[in-house]
Amino acid sequence: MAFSSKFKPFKLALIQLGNVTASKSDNLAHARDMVLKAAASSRKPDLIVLPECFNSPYGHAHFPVYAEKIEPESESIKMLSTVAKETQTWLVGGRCSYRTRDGENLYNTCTVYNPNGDLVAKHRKVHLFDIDIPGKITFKESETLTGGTTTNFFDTEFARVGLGICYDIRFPELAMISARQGCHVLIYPGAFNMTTGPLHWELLQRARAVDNQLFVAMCSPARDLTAGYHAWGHSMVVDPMANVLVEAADVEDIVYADIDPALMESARAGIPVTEQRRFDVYPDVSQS
Ligand SMILES: NC(=O)CCC(=O)C(=O)O
Repeated sequence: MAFSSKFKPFKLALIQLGNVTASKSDNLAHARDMVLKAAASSRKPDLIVLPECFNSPYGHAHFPVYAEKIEPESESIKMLSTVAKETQTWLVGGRCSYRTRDGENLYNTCTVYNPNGDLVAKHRKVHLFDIDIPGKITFKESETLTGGTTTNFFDTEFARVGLGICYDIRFPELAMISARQGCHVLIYPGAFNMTTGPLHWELLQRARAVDNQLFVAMCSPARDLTAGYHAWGHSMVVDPMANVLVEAADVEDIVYADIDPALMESARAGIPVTEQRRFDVYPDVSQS
């Protein structure tokens, strides 16, 4: 397996976006302002992340209404590409998209832009959020969405970054495959809810981080109790020893973290599970 040797210190910003309304263009304008604010801060982030479906309220009824094709002239793509170029930063933005060629399936997709504003990667949520906890929460993304079929990462000048979207974090195989592909950081735009958020949001990030000895970040919308879906918030970055480096509260905020490769090196040197796996006893899922 060829691992990317480039892993340099960099700064990550997560935008816990609030003030999401029914107007997509207002949401895009606000998201743009927040990206400009993050980029102008004294922390000078190299990579900025927006939450899952940041351009619309979250809910399966909304997905078809706000969806766009992934094409340069689409409203959200244009905004994300332009602001990445303007701020000279890497940008990850989660949204809903239509498949353009073979059919009209709808996907929950996040797109990635380099500092020239080029679309360099996309990830379609592989595991759809279909849960039913009686009396608490029932949600069925599969009513309107189709699951993606690929794992995805992108290379920057400072790290290899693996992608997942929200519910994808519950599936250790996806994170494990990204880790074996040489990712240093896993990023999940997300929107956990008020039932599973307090129980699992931090636990899952720390679990994926310690399993794979890499950095994990999840970026949520801010909580809005007037919206149909109440997001947990608590955007977070976790290091390879499962320490929480930074955590937002539930309101709109931008949180920043310094990603230090030395933390990954010392975790892997001190607890060398990456070299102690017993593929003579169990299969390597990243090879299947
Ligand atoms: N947007 C999502 O995928 C939500 C996932 C979630 O809340 C969970 O508990 O998992």
